[in-house]
Amino acid sequence: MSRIELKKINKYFDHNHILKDIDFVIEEGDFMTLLGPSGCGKTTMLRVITGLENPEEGIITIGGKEVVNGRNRYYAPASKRGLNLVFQSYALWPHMTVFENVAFGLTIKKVTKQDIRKRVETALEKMRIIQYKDRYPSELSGGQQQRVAIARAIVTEPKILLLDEPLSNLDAKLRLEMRAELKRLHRELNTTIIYVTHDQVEALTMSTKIAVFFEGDLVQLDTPRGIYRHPADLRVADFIGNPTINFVDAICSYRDGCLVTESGLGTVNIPSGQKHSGEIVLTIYPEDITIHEDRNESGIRCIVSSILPAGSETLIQLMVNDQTTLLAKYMGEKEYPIGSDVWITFPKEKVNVYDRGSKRLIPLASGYSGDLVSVNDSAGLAVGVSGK
Ligand SMILES: Nc1ncnc2c1ncn2[C@@H]1O[C@H](COP(=O)(O)OP(=O)(O)OP(=O)(O)O)[C@@H](O)[C@H]1O
Repeated sequence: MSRIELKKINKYFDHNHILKDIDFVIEEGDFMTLLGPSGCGKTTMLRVITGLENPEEGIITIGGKEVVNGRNRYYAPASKRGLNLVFQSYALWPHMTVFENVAFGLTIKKVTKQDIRKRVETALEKMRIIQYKDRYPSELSGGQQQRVAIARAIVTEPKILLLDEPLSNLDAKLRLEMRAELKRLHRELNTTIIYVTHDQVEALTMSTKIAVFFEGDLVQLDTPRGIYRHPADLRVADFIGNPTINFVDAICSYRDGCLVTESGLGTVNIPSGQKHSGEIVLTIYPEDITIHEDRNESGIRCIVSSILPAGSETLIQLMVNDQTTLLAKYMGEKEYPIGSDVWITFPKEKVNVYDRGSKRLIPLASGYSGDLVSVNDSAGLAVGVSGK
């Protein structure tokens, strides 16, 4: 009974349109992440769901019960929505110990003392802060306080847990651990989680679904894999992936079931169920590019322009035909002489095609797979795509 449905939500601050016609459903048991750059409206969306902000238009139902109806000016109080919220600023009670802070929600629910002790200690153990239970918040680091705030939220075993950038104050190692911990909690508690972050890795690692926001618009709602593999528009493509995906400007025409694209990479024929012509953008992730040191007939010739070692991986900047820069990612340590010739290949199903005007993804033909192969011109730059 924790399904949340949002219909045509519009929210304004001082005549600024902050949330624009937002429609989506959070199913029971979802780990739904609201993802997007700073200022895109994620926190406002969360506050609207909880009842801390009222939208001017739209309907929200939780478990089939209407909690917001903008037209009727009906807004159920936050306390009546059965939600539990953890904010980035964790607002612990300074005069209470860690134990008392976490126990507070249970005390007002009239749970027995013995039960409170057991449940609080379990929550503190889950968050790995049991050793600090008698300390006051001022005696904890920011990361430890953040974990107390999460323990306080999960101790009441809420049906719906809302988390606004709860890991932002943790160092990189702890953040990684806490991601795994939150994922485990989600599985164990079977709670519906709504999670706000601008960190795409966090979103891709933990969520069952991701809602990507830009400037108050919900641009894409999909599984992490769907968002990663097929970003719905160029803004999402630019936002997802580390390092950033490669963008290649191209012009295309439609011939014999293919988009014939001309770019710095040469001629690329991409099978497509959608007829399209004009200016497009091709994208390919750095990790999908394979570098060959020996001349590869089916590859594209490039010049190595820079090597960026990053510990477990190496980023290699390549120049194609003096006009297109590509970044490739090699898992492991790798050295190439700067200025040397290499050849690249990449699987054609990993290439996405976007209309340059609308910035939207052009869906390709279904069942389209195979390898990008060169049909080679003398410069080794003209490439075609073979279907299987
Ligand atoms: N109370 C308010 N009054 C006026 N404008 C506000 C208010 N709260 C938020 N805004 C504006 O609404 C927009 C969305 O803010 P919001 O906090 O939802 O963004 P966000 O995506 O959560 O950003 P961040 O990741 O930086 O927290 C911003 O332009 C912000 O300045």
